[in-house]
Amino acid sequence: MKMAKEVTKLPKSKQKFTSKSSKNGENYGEMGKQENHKVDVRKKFTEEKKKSRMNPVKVSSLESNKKKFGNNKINLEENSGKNSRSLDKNVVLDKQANGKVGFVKQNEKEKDHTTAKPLKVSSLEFAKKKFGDSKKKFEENSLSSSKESFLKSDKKFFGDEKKKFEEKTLSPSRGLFLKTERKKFGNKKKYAEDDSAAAMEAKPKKKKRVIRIDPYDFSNKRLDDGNVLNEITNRKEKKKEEEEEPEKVKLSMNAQFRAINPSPSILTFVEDNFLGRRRDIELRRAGYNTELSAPLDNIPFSTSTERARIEESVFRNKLDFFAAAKVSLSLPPPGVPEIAFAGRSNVGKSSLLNSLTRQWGVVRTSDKPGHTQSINFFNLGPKLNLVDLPGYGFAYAKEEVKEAWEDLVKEYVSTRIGLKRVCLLIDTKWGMKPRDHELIHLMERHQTKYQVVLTKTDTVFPLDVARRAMQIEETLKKHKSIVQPVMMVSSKSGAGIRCLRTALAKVTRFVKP
Ligand SMILES: Nc1nc2c(ncn2[C@@H]2O[C@H](COP(=O)(O)OP(=O)(O)OP(=O)(O)O)[C@@H](O)[C@H]2O)c(=O)[nH]1
Ligand SMILES: [Mg+2]
Repeated sequence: MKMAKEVTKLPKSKQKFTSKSSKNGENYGEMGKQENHKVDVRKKFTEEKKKSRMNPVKVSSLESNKKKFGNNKINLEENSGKNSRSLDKNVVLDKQANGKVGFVKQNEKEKDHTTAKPLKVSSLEFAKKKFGDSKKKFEENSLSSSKESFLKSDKKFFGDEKKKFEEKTLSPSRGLFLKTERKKFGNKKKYAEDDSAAAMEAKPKKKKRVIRIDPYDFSNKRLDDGNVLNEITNRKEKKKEEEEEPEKVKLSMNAQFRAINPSPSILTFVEDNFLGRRRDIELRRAGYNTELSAPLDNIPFSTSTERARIEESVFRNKLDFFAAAKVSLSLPPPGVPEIAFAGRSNVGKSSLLNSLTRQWGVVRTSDKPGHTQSINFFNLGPKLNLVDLPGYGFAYAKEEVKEAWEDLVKEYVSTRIGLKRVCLLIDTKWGMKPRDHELIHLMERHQTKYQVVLTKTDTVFPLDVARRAMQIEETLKKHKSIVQPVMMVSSKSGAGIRCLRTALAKVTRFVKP
């Protein structure tokens, strides 16, 4: 209809011309009559020719259409064939009419307008036929050529590798994000294929605003409300105290120990007996043979035959095991004076017995707490018995067994006739523990004489040995059954052993053989 309207608007000469051409050679007989207007017509034709030069875009669009429909080649050919045939027909007709090719092009232009639509429609129809009702394929086929070609080229370029394809199609920032994500999670994580989904992921999440209410902030509370303020201040103080208290205890424990000033007598004792951690060169200079397997026993140049020369005759005797008791009924009858060695498990009770007598292997020792599980009686000559007690506190033993031997120890130290002294052994490094205090109270109650002996002095610095001795002396100075001074020994190095012997030998002083 539009075309028809346009035609009506054209000048008369053109109207005639178009009407002739549109009729396709209906007016063949009138050709000779029109020769007079030939020149004018030619001019017009040349003008028209200029105007009606074929649009190259149209041609290329046809070509692209061919590419686009690929498999629709036949149809396209058919269509194009029809067109070409119709064009040819026109050419012939127009040649016959005017003998000029330019005229044909004008016609072609008109035909383009007329044939473009049916061509498209027919190609779509063909596609529909080809793919039946499968919507997908049809849609794929009918995609805009630009997008399809772009995607195809991309796929070709990257092969089927999804990753690369994604990276290419996504924004560079998203690509970076993906790279970093992949680095993080390895290649396990799969990413959404959708660009939209990817874009959603890439969007930085909005941080939620969290308003924290300070329970102690009373800026928006009524100041004249005294209860509120009091409550708040009380709570504040309580919290502060709670926070400070454990630190105070910790600090004070440590600080208290560091603040201890040992008495000059203790300090000289530590130095004279080479107590505490010492360097080998220091011991060698003092005349100790550090290469000996047995403890040096604080005697310069001591050898294995030194036992015969022990200063206290009672400790020169042979050490003999004679009884072991797990229950009070199996305790041997009291006879000669007894010295018992009590203390926590693994504190070095059994080792001290060996060290005092210089007889290694008679009393069994172990680095496993809870090795001694019965009261073991050793005879040291006719005048003295040494008693090795099981330890208390942590031990590798069943709770029931442990409880049994702890009860036995308590019974022994509180009721045993002939028990002259209990050597309460304390590890120099750790000091006194609640269980030690428990036993002390028990012995105090039953007026059992006891002497504190610091063991393993070689594990701490000499000054700390002195501090520990001073600390214990201070805490137990009001106790009545305690025998002063606090002794310090090392079964490993033999430091302080001789002094302990001297102190213990006093027990046998008034004993008649
Ligand atoms: N460094 C050092 N280690 C020691 C000393 N005395 C003993 N030991 C070690 O401490 C561990 C325990 O020694 P024991 O004599 O068996 O201790 P215990 O008190 O009899 O232990 P229980 O029988 O389990 O109650 C062993 O490995 C000893 O070698 C010492 O003076 N210095
Ligand atoms: Mg033991």
